[in-house]
Amino acid sequence: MSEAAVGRETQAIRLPLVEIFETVEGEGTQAGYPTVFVRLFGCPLRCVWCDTPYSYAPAKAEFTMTIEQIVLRVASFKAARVCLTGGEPLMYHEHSAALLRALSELPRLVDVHVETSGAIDLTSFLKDVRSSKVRYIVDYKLKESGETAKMIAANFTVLRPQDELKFVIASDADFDEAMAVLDRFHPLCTVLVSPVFGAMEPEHLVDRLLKEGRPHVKLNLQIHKVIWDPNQRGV
Ligand SMILES: Nc1nc2[nH]cc(C(=O)O)c2c(=O)[nH]1
Ligand code: SF4
Ligand SMILES: [Mg+2]
Repeated sequence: MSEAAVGRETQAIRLPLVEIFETVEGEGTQAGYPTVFVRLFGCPLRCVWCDTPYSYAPAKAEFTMTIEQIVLRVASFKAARVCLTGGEPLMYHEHSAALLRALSELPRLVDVHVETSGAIDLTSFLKDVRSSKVRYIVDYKLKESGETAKMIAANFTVLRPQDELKFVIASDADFDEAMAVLDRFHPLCTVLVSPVFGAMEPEHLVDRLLKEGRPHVKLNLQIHKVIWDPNQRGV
């Protein structure tokens, strides 16, 4: 296929979206930095404690955009960081990869990170999206989520130092399982433990973490839920 044909193909793709907004990143190693959020519609999982059920059926996509339109919208904000989230933003496979490549080509951006569920094979993305700006923040869905069976084990062996592995913890049993997962995969990336909002007291999670003696596991609190109403969208 010629370059022009590839360009036309990319222009023809329309991705379903929920929202695009600028705020401060509420989670992970980049928490606090101004960040543009691109929330794609759709998710193949149904986590019990999901905080964004408006991002998949029976809700509907709010609008669709071409990759070019998404990039132009992102470029209209001032942030130097982008978070591609959902839903599951990698469920559109080669189209998701094309969006990541296009975003990473925006000169002002220094970081393009993806919030993904652990249920989409990352190996093809690592191969097809070459920019060093692109990083993956991968959830390992623990038992209380109800979605552990969908975890792709290979994802947890390919994470690089710039990536992040996040365990969202709803119970003591979830915490124990997370520690066992670490002992199984020994990931090279930053490891985060995050309490399920309203289900696990942050203080209890810190207590478990300190007793466990895991000096390189980091507590992750969702600061956007502290700053704004936890149910508010677009923040
Ligand atoms: N401020 C803010 N930070 C976030 N980090 C991850 C988010 C998400 O919904 O995936 C999110 C979000 O929705 N808002
Ligand atoms: S993967 Fe994320 S968006 Fe999908 S159901 Fe689970 S928490 Fe919700
Ligand atoms: Mg999310």
